[in-house]
Amino acid sequence: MPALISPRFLFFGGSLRFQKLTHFSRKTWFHSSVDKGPLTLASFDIKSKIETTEPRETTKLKVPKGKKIIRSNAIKPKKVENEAAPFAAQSFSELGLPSTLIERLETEGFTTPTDVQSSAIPVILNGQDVVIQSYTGSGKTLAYLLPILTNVGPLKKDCSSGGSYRESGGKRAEIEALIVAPSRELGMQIVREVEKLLGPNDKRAVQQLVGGANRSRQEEALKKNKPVIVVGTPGRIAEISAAGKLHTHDCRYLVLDEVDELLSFNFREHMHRILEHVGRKSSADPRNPVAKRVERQTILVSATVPFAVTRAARSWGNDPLLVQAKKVVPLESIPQSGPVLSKKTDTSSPSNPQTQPAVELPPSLKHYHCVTRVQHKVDTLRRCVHALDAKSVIAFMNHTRQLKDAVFKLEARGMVAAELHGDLGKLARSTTLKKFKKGEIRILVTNELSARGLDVAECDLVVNLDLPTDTIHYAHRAGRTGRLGRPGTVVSLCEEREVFVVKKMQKQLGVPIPACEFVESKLVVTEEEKIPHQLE
Ligand SMILES: Nc1ncnc2c1ncn2[C@@H]1O[C@H](COP(=O)(O)OP(=O)(O)OP(=O)(O)O)[C@@H](O)[C@H]1O
Repeated sequence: MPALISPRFLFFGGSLRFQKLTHFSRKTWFHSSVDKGPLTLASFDIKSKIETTEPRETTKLKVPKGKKIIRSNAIKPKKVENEAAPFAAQSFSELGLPSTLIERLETEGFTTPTDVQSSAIPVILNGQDVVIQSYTGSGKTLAYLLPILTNVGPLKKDCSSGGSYRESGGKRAEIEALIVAPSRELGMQIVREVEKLLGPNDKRAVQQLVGGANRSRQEEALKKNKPVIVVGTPGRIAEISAAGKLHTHDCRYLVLDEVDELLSFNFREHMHRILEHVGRKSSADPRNPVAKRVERQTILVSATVPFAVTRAARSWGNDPLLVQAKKVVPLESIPQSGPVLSKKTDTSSPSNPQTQPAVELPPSLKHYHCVTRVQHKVDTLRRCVHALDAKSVIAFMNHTRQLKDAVFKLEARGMVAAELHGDLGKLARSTTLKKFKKGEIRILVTNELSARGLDVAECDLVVNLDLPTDTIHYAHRAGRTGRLGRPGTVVSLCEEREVFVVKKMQKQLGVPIPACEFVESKLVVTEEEKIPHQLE
């Protein structure tokens, strides 16, 4: 039976209680077609209408005995306003970014900041330590990259063209910003985002130090290219730093992306080294020469911020602020004992200090569960994909050894599927991911490795072939679809005896996860969707 608390939070002593969602749309009930192509405010067009569906008429479907159709997606679409687009009305130039960077953003099709970017950029530019929390796919990566690039590297303010952008004049490989991510895939994705902004001529200002790649080549590249920004995984960064080949004492920025994952037991030793060395200089105090001054700005980032993170932020940072999509509050105002809302807490009051959600889901997502026997799960997945006409699907399982078998069964049923997990070689992992992003693989069968940070805009369906261990894992898995306000569907397959776990999760997450079935290639909702405050 899946436990509802992850062991890593037990280790760090964090408490997991969860808040109700403030963004909750009951209007958009069904899966709808996903907008393809590059997403900009113009292409997204908040004011224009997008297609979602509402019940109007039910078509005749063969429904199993004793089941009642509440809704089915055999219903004609109706146009409604999109409430989910996470854009604030400001432009990037209003946020104090240099013109060089704004030009690069425009070239890459980024014209309008998202809400979390509007909140975070001025605060980080002001030198504050922050915890950035906003739901998956809301643009947290640029929220910290843009202020860093304003002060570091070739696009920085006052960097005259042709001159060196390195603080040390290029004599020594001094790193100015270190970004840590829990997986190789996420690390590489962040590197690509930085490279995109730097442009083809300045790509070498960023260097990846991820595990699984050739370490001596990474060390040579550090020596030769003298990057100012390094992005990597904890183990590889700590190894190269311990070997004396990565100098981070002058580092001005330390970013921990997916910080709650980085706090897990597995990363403990490496994270300890990183936190002890980055931006720490020997004390000038002759009475205490071993003491170190911390001269870095610490930026912690995740969609999920349990108490363990706020506690860590307080001890690592200097008066850190909690930055959310439309709100910035001192972390000190969050109660010590547990930051999340209780059921009876008033979420509407902005002065309420307990307004920090531990888990927030993208408002554009629809959630369902489907009861099925273990041996029928893969077939139910196939029927689910057909019923929703999903083009790009991520299916999560809890145990790596089962992935191959699921892929084999899907392929036997004529579906293009592939497995992705940490036991595969570096090349196999990146080839599979590339193919999935290009649309050459329809169903990616994977484990927790792909739950964090993976950004595939086209992913329109997430299926939990096994239930996640807790609501934090649910949120990160679910967040692989519905990126940046796009519609997305999450279907959890479970056995009858696990339904109580789904009920518990919907209560903790504050979103309805009604039962559904797949009948004659249609999704049929067989349970009334209850709004969060009606959930017992
Ligand atoms: N202002 C913007 N305009 C258009 N697209 C944007 C903007 N900001 C970010 N994006 C795009 O939105 C997608 C999601 O962004 P990002 O991966 O940073 O989300 P996230 O909040 O970090 O998600 P997760 O919590 O899953 O890691 C990316 O493809 C990114 O390039």
